[in-house]
Amino acid sequence: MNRQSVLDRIEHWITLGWLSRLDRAFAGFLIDQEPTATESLLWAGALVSHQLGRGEVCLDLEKLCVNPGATLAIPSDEVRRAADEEIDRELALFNTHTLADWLQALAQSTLVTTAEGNTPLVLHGPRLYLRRYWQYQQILDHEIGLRLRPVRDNLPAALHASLSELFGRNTEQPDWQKIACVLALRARFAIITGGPGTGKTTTLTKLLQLLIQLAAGEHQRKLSILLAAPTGKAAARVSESIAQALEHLAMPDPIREQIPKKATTLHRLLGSRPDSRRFQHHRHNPLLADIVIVDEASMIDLEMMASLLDALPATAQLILLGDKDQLASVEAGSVMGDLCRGAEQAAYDQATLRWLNQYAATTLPAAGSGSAINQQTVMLRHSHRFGADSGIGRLANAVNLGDAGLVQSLLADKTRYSDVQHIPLSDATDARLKQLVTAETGDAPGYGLYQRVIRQRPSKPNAYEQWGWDVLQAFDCFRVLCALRRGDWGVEGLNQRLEQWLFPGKKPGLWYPGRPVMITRNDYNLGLMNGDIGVALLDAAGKLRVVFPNAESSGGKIRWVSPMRLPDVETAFAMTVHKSQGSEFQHVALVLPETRGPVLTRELVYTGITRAKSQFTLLASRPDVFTQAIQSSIRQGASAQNLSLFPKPTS
Ligand SMILES: Nc1ncnc2c1ncn2[C@@H]1O[C@H](COP(=O)(O)OP(=O)(O)OP(=O)(O)O)[C@@H](O)[C@H]1O
Repeated sequence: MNRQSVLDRIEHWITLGWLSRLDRAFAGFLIDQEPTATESLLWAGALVSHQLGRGEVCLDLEKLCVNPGATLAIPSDEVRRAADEEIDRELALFNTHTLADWLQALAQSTLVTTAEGNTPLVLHGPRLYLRRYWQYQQILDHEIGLRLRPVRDNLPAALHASLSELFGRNTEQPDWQKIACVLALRARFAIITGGPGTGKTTTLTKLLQLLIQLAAGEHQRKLSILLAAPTGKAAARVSESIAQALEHLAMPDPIREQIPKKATTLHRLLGSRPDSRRFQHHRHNPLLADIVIVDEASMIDLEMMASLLDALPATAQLILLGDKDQLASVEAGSVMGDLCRGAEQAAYDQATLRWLNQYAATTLPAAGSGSAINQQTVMLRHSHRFGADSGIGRLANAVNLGDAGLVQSLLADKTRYSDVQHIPLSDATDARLKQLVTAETGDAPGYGLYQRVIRQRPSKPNAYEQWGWDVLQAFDCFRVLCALRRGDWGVEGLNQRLEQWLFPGKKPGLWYPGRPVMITRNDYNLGLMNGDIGVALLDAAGKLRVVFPNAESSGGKIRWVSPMRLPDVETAFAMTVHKSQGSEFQHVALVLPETRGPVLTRELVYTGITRAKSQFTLLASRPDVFTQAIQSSIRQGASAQNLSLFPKPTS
């Protein structure tokens, strides 16, 4: 096959929806740079670009040789499906290439190196990176590696006493919350991962109390502590959780004062600049911080994590909180999932076990020595939110285990687990769907409650602030979550149907009072971020405005924005599971499509279920599609980091 026929084949794959124009452009760029580029180089370049487009930071050539379809997610769920024979025929072109062939071909190119340099591509073992992403990995490796070294050999006696006081009433054994604090006191990097309600925020507030106490003893000074989350919505929720956790904790005022009460977004923390990927804070202008905490860390992509680490002063401690089992960011890199690989095993080495024995009064069984990161990672395991009789908690666990049989029996046991249900819809117009989304009252509210609050438009101007807030709260009681964007069961199709049921006669995309919208592009001038949700309402003067929660520390609870200033929005009755991360709703309805595909994974279903606070409804017409989803995990196919400190993939 010559260069032109590779480009022709790439064009054909574009018509099939398998590759994008950007992938073709990157192959073209490689020819411009190296007119003698081999066919292998062109394919490798186009495929690295394709992988980035679907959130993978590199092309794993080893996996490509074993299973090209699964490695490249070709065909994806959202494209015109080619006949099986055509898929096999097209992908067969990789059958003739062994890993050695790929590596040899790439080694011959002047556009590929294995380390520092200025080539567009970097080959690291069997993984091919765009240089920028390889550099991000280097930053992670270096900056996290630095922080993993213990900074203390012992803890002062006073801290011993505080630990006993803070955790004395915990009955859980082992006390993972205490273990998390004790490990985080040892080095400048810590990860606390756990499912919903496992006490991440509670543990964090206790940890901060200990760190503040420690600094007061060691340096007689106050700490600068910054708290952030990847999105505005997540930041608002974190602030709320911290406030709640602080209410339940007794501590001296000087310590309480140092604990940050308000989280900001990572973009704001780093100082984003319009139309630039670069932030105001970086290694030459680092953040003024002793401790930086990021909650909902599963949503951080590789580029953002590298930017954050680049902006951290060498002496600053980084604490990541989040649920490793949730979906990764939509952007490239499942950083949290990769960092937490092996967290379940608690594979602590002898030094870590001794430290825990001494300060957490815990003797854990030896579970083999994990990676350096494993030593500073703790997984909280007991949900304090979902009791033993909670269907949501049990369902989430069963999905995480990939146990399809248990999942089915939990969903079928309506007497024991009334907070979870499965409605097998017959088709896209099934009356039960309309009934569900329009429900106003009961345990499983739909959008009926939200419509009622909208109708209660106040007569007095000074009541609008509260009304706007109440509408936003009512809207957040329920959400329809989808796996896909397109099709009858995707966000686009469902939004249209739901809109017609809830606000009949409204044209898609046009403004009307009651239209909920999601911001689809960061607007730094307005301070609205991708994923923020608002609702269009008539203000006191009868003008249509969009009401958003106010993320600023000053001003009221809400803000009113003219729809004219919001070009990048979409209707938000239904949203993707990806976009729902960092949010929780009283009732969640998760809609799965009728066809199987690589997007449908255990992580997706788990994330959807754990967005629900009190009621979860599965809307899936094909049980086999649901079963396939919970039996396939992203982690199995993840392009795991291969740098020195990352845990090695188990698969
Ligand atoms: N050790 C504990 N004993 C009893 N209750 C606890 C304990 N830890 C946390 N809780 C309670 O469990 C609830 C959830 O705790 P918390 O908000 O800290 O969890 P989280 O993991 O941060 O939750 P989220 O999933 O919202 O991020 C809170 O009401 C908290 O007071």
